[in-house]
Amino acid sequence: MIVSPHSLEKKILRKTLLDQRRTFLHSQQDSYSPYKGKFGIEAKPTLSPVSVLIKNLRFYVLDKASTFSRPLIVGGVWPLKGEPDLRSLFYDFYRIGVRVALPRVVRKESPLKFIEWSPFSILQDGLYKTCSPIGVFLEPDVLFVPLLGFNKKGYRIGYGGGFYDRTLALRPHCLSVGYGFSWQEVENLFYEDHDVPVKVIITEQGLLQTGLSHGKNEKRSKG
Ligand SMILES: Nc1nc2c(c(=O)[nH]1)N(C=O)[C@@H](CNc1ccc(C(=O)N[C@@H](CCC(=O)O)C(=O)O)cc1)CN2
Ligand SMILES: Nc1ncnc2c1ncn2[C@@H]1O[C@H](COP(=O)(O)OP(=O)(O)OP(=O)(O)O)[C@@H](O)[C@H]1O
Repeated sequence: MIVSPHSLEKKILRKTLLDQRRTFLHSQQDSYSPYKGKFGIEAKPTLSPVSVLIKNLRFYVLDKASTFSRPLIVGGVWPLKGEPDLRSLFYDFYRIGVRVALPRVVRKESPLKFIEWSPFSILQDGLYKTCSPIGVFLEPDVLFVPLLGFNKKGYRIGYGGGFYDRTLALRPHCLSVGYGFSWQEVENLFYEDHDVPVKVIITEQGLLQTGLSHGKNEKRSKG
């Protein structure tokens, strides 16, 4: 087994980010927060960061879909470990004709495969507490990539399986969209030769073009 020189640092960073995300999500809920207006108590509607993130992802996908002459295929994920829950967005996509596929972990060292999902799909359990639909394989046009940590260049840290790195390396033309919360940005994120950056990052604060948006899923010089 080849042990990466960064593996311990990555392990510690992963744990820290996972703990922070759990704490963050518990503290968030859609709410109508009362505040004192000039003439008494009024209700000021506020959307949670998850809801804003979903709106941003939706806007981005619909914009892309409008440039396609066939239904767009989005590679999504069923939430794990306190990730933002995008399931309502997938129901929405299905309703408006955007096709959704979910990943299947075929083997530990393999890239992910994507299976078509609909609200009527039967889900089966997979490795690492994942679940995926029973159905046909699809090739996503847009691939949502869950972020645990990221930097502005689109490099990311996940759960350490290397699944998205392998998957993106095989699909240089796929539009990879990392998603998460803005506070998950890690300034001095270390990345290795196998890491493949995402082209675009979407958070509750909006869209960040990483510099790869019009090119392939390719590695860039470090630094
Ligand atoms: N929602 C979601 N689904 C996804 C991913 C993801 O990041 N998010 N994946 C993205 O790749 C794949 C699953 N990858 C995963 C890789 C590792 C672990 C995990 O729990 N690892 C253990 C260590 C297990 C071991 O040592 O063997 C851990 O973190 O404790 C979970 C998912 C496919 N589906
Ligand atoms: N293209 C690849 N080919 C072979 N092995 C790879 C490839 N990409 C990543 N790996 C292996 O996967 C392991 C985990 O990589 P890394 O720590 O970057 O995971 P991660 O990015 O956090 O996980 P994920 O991509 O699943 O979210 C590394 O040890 C690496 O050897």
